[in-house]
Amino acid sequence: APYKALPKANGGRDALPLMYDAPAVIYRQEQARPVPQHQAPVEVHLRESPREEPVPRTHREDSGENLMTSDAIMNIVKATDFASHKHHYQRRKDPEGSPYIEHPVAVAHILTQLGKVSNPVVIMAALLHDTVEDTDTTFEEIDREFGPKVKSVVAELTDNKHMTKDERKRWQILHAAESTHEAKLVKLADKLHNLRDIERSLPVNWTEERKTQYFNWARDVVAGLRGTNAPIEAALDVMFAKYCTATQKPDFWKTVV
Ligand SMILES: Nc1nc2c(ncn2[C@@H]2O[C@H](COP(=O)(O)OP(=O)(O)O)[C@@H](OP(=O)(O)OP(=O)(O)O)[C@H]2O)c(=O)[nH]1
Repeated sequence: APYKALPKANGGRDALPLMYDAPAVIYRQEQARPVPQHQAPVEVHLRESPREEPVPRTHREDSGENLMTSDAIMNIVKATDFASHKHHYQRRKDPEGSPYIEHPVAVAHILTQLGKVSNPVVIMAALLHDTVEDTDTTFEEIDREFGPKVKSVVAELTDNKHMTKDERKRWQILHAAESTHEAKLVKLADKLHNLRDIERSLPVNWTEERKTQYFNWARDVVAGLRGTNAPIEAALDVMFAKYCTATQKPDFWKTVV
């Protein structure tokens, strides 16, 4: 994560909270006093990290019509807490075995920072999107704790466990376009984070061929989600341009009847 990689500012005093919440402030502070040679990369990193800029109200996806209430903030924090408990024992497939919770949090972060999304239902659904699929969480629980709207978006994001893996992969391609706008947003951010994660660190036992197959599959799913969020789709296009193959040869999930 970029936060961990940054050298400490302010001689270490309150460096982490500031780096997370308000990197622009650190940048100004560092400009105001001599910058030691070893800290110079911080300047470059912050300038090149538009994802860390505060989101101006006018740039939000909902143009400020859906300003967050304190209830919404409490529910988003509750969803973060709920997901972190549910995914407590789950690890990512990367060689480091990173805590799984990093994924739903990163998906929510992509939506707010890159996608400029501020609809609390979408952010909560992003945080909760793998709880039913991967843990003992039930839809009734999501309904009770977070309401029917969040539950129905999470349901759209949950793979049908009665299908085989190939069927699920194929189903995602064929039915992406039927999703609601809310679910499409989370699906786009979910794919972007998984692709970035694979680029950063190949999951254990994955070959380069499997990686290419995953990128091709993601491209085919995203084809049905287009026209939903321009910045996230542009970031996905960068990944597809780097790793997808142009071949028309059917990939394995397309051969499933
Ligand atoms: N990139 C990446 N993915 C990881 C990691 N750990 C777990 N995953 C999950 O693994 C899935 C991709 O692996 P596959 O082998 O294609 O799918 P599978 O889990 O269903 O077998 C993704 O979920 P999915 O539901 O199959 O795909 P998606 O619909 O969420 O994109 C992703 O969320 C990791 O470290 N890196």
